[in-house]
Amino acid sequence: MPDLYPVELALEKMLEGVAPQGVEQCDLGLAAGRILADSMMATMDVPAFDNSAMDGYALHHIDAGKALKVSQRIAAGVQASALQPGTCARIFTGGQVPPGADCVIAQESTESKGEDEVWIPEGLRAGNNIRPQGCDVRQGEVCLTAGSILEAAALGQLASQGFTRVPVRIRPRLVLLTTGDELIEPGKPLAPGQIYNSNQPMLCRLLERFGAEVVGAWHAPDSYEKTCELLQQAALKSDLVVSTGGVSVGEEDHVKAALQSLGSLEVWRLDLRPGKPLAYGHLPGSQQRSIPFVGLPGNPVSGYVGAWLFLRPLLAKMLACPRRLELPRIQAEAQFEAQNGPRRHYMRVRLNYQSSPPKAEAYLDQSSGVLSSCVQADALACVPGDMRVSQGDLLDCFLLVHD
Ligand SMILES: Nc1nc2c(c(=O)[nH]1)N[C@H]1C(S)=C(S)[C@@H](COP(=O)(O)OP(=O)(O)OC[C@H]3O[C@@H](n4cnc5c(N)ncnc54)[C@H](O)[C@@H]3O)O[C@H]1N2
Ligand code: MOO
Repeated sequence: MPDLYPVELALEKMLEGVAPQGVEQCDLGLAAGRILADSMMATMDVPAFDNSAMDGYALHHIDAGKALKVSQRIAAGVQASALQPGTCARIFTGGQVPPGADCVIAQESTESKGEDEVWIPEGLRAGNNIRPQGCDVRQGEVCLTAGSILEAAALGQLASQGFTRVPVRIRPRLVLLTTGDELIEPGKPLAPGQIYNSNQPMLCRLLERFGAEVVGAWHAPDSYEKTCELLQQAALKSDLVVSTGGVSVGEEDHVKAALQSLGSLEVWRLDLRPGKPLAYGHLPGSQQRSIPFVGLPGNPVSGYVGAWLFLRPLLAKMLACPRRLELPRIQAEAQFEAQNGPRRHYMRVRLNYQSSPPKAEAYLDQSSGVLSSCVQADALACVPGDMRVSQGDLLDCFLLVHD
């Protein structure tokens, strides 16, 4: 193993050999946030018929420039009859354009001439205010590609085709293990030296947003035997095991040793701040499966940043979702000064888009125990090792987005 793993190499190692999850059918009403497993072919044109974009009158454009008899009324949802030549039809937005009409005029551009007659001005062209059949989606074309995230617009697209069930990737089952004798669940009193377990809710939420199904959130005391036992149990009931804490070099850090005795440690110690002691390897699962394991450092910011940099792409690969493999990146001007140490630093910044390029404002205290820096941040500014950052320097910033 290299002394310190470059971030890219560590990620490459984590992603190699990761197989996509299986596929299940899901009701459209329950599919929000899921990843589409197969490309969906349109079974019909949308819209399915030429329809009006306006409340007004449908006519043939050669009949414009005179008063026309209103020969039928077409609301959205009813079938239109053929238009009698030399007349027009009262029509509403979404109404089917009747055969024989080739344009629609908005009602405010016309003049009523009694109950059944309307004055139509000149100058209309065929196609005016008509939404042609198939202008959105054509039957037989791919309307949504495999790997799409089923968010609002995609769900609407599938519903517009009449689909009720869709093939999605089975969410990776994940067990999260927090470690450390000092940790107490919120709601219980703290004894001196104890702290509340903040990593658990933070990482459960983050990992669920990245597409995992958290099937267990367990806690291990600082005991080698107990850590081994829980890691083994976790691997037997999951597709991915994540822990926090206990990956550094202290006498109470048992995760790495447990991993080495049960399975394999493949990556440890990264050229990364925060998150240097992050560990990656495999645990033996059920039916001789090898279950990927990520040991995040215990410091809350190290866990948060490590999850964004490594668990988001790892879960993206399991879910076959290319969009989530990399975080979107933009350049922003540093609105701060800093002298970096030897490790690449992912600073928590808030981007201000009032100017171009945007400005990156860094939370003052960037230490790895200060979770406030993450609460404030919408991006991670990547600062190379040993760089002296001056005001106005351009930095690559990775956006912390959930799509
Ligand atoms: N001698 C050295 N000491 C440390 C080194 C080193 O290289 N040499 N590395 C430091 C770095 S960098 C990090 S990061 C931490 C990571 O250590 P661990 O992963 O072993 O984490 P712990 O020691 O268990 O905890 C660290 C810190 O985080 C708090 N913590 C842990 N879990 C939670 C939780 N679920 N919720 C809230 N807070 C949590 C814990 O109380 C500690 O304060 O090691 C450095 N040390
Ligand atoms: O690598 Mo640690 O996460 O700086 O505190």
